[in-house]
Amino acid sequence: MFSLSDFEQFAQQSLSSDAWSYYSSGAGLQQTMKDNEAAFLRYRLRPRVLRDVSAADTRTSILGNTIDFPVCVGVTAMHKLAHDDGELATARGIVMNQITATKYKTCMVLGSFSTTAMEEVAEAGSPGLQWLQLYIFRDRELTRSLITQAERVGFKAIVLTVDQPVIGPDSYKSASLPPHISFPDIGLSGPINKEKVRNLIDSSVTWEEVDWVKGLTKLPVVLKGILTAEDAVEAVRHGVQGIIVSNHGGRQLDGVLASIDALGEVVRAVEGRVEVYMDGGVRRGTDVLKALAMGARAVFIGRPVLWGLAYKGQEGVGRVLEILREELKSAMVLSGVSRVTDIKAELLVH
Ligand SMILES: Cc1cc2nc3c(=O)[nH]c(=O)nc-3n(C[C@H](O)[C@H](O)[C@H](O)COP(=O)(O)O)c2cc1C
Ligand SMILES: CCCCCCC(=O)C(=O)O
Repeated sequence: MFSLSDFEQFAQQSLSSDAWSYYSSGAGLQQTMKDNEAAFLRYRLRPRVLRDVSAADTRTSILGNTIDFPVCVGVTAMHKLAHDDGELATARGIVMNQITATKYKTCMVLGSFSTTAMEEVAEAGSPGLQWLQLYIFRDRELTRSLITQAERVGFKAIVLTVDQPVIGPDSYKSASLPPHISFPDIGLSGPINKEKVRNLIDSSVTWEEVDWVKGLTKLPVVLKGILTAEDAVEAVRHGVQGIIVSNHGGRQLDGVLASIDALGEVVRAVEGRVEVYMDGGVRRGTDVLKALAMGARAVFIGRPVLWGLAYKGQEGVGRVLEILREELKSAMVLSGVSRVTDIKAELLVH
């Protein structure tokens, strides 16, 4: 397994057709899903030379916590569709030392639709960094209790998904989920009717709920699913600490900009007041370098983690992450950059 596409091919061949179709699907014509990857190829690098890169270092920090490289595990639902150990394997995979002898750690966002209890995942992921992804459920007590639990188990931020007033029509195709799938943190056990899951989410949510979540917790709040300067400015006005520029992996509104193409306007709009991250289509170290040059503090990966899980659980996730770390380091060295903070816009041309 040398590149992320090796993992993708393996997952396609080994997963059940229901699981593969759920993981790989995108909305509508899948224009945005495909463009997330294709758009990276439209940016080219402007490397500098003779800059002593002998001590290149991929370390950085997000919301004040150090991570060994700026590639994090984004939220995806239902890891037990890919591997029996589900989110436990993912959590263990964010602390890895497989290709090299050195131990590296990064951050993972656990989903509200996790198929493993938050408490167990928190324990398995140590000493990695963990954030909780939250929906505003119709049941506000449930929403509140997830935040309280995240604080109690030591998660370091709340990621509020804001691009999903309804779950996209092209999500899980079958009417019910496989019997081994349950969502312990939200009190749903199998076999689960898919409609029941859809009905949990409140589609009347506005910026008022962002204020409500902010009022419930001292943890930093990150909004996931912002694509415009207007919403980025609004997010800053509502006091959030971070923004993930994301189109949900092309699974919600088809035809929106690729995430890398939307990143620039969001970075310019927030003027450094909050951290900006991105997800969508990150498959190579050079993609990470390009996103950082455009102003992202770190990137998140969705599907590649599921492919890693399908390949070999914890070890597969670790290898996916380590390949990206190695590729990023190599791309930095060859671009004449030694530190993540030295990756600047001058490195890129469209
Ligand atoms: C199978 C799958 C499940 C997902 N589940 C969630 C979820 O529960 N909540 C959420 O905010 N985003 C979810 N996402 C979106 C991802 O967090 C992320 O935005 C996207 O996958 C990034 O694109 P990539 O897969 O090209 O890396 C999901 C994506 C996939 C592919
Ligand atoms: C049947 C549970 C689906 C939860 C939605 C997860 C999601 O955001 C996705 O894109 O899929």
